[in-house]
Amino acid sequence: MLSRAPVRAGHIVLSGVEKTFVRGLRKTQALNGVDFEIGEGEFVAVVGPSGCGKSTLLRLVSGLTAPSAGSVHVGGEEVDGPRKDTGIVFQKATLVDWRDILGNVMLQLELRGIEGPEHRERARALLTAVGLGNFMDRYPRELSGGMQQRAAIARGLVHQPTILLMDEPFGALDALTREQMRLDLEGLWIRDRMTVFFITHSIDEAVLLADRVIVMTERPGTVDSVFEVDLPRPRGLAARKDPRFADLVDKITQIFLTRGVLDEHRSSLAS
Ligand SMILES: Nc1ncnc2c1ncn2[C@@H]1O[C@H](COP(=O)(O)OP(=O)(O)OP(=O)(O)O)[C@@H](O)[C@H]1O
Repeated sequence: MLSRAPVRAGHIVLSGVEKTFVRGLRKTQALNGVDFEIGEGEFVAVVGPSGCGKSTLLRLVSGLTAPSAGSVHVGGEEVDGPRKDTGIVFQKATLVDWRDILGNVMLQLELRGIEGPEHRERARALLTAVGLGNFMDRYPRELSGGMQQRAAIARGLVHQPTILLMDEPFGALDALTREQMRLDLEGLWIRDRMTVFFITHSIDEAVLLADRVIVMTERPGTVDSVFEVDLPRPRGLAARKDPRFADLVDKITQIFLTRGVLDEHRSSLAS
């Protein structure tokens, strides 16, 4: 059921969502009975076992995939195809190698028919905000993986999306770059307050970034639990020392231990 509150552009509602992939005789049920809402401007992270349907959820919200049953609404409208008001960042930056970094970010605008000096200025400002101010005229091959991913985040935000969908955006980065990217993303979100749907394998990252963390069950994935993260913002580096951080990470870890997704005593090295 949709809530009765006034519907806002960045408001996401999933109701009874199921997704089954069929190829020949093989059926894979990825999601089963998924219900949740994300408020406009809210930052929600999803954690769950590998293969539980997290990426599928993100693709459903983006309109790249349709549900087998149930519905996805964004801003009060049923999602029935790719949406213009959405930005997506995947684990791999996938920049085009024949354009410099500014050109890659501008491509997002050009594909939408948005062009003008103020948009070029926004692209430059975003690249500066993610630490690439001095690299706008470089080509992707001239940048490290972390720098390319920064450019991908700027590209995901340049058209001022109401909703930012992120599928393990920091998954391929080293720990230090990952921490910096988290700080940068929180800063951008506090400034622009877009709705963020963020998939991660890192419980720490989910708790450090999100207003709420959705924990998924194993496949077919559904919502296991939802945790409110009551940590002050900006969370910065200090949040790791907050006892509430450790408490939430522990609670979520316990869920995975109880469900057998994590096993403290199993070692693949044991003979
Ligand atoms: N296009 C597809 N065709 C067939 N099966 C698919 C397709 N996309 C996903 N699946 C299956 O659906 C299930 C969920 O996949 P999905 O990628 O959403 O999981 P995930 O939670 O994001 O996984 P991971 O954490 O490992 O990235 C998996 O069993 C996967 O094999």
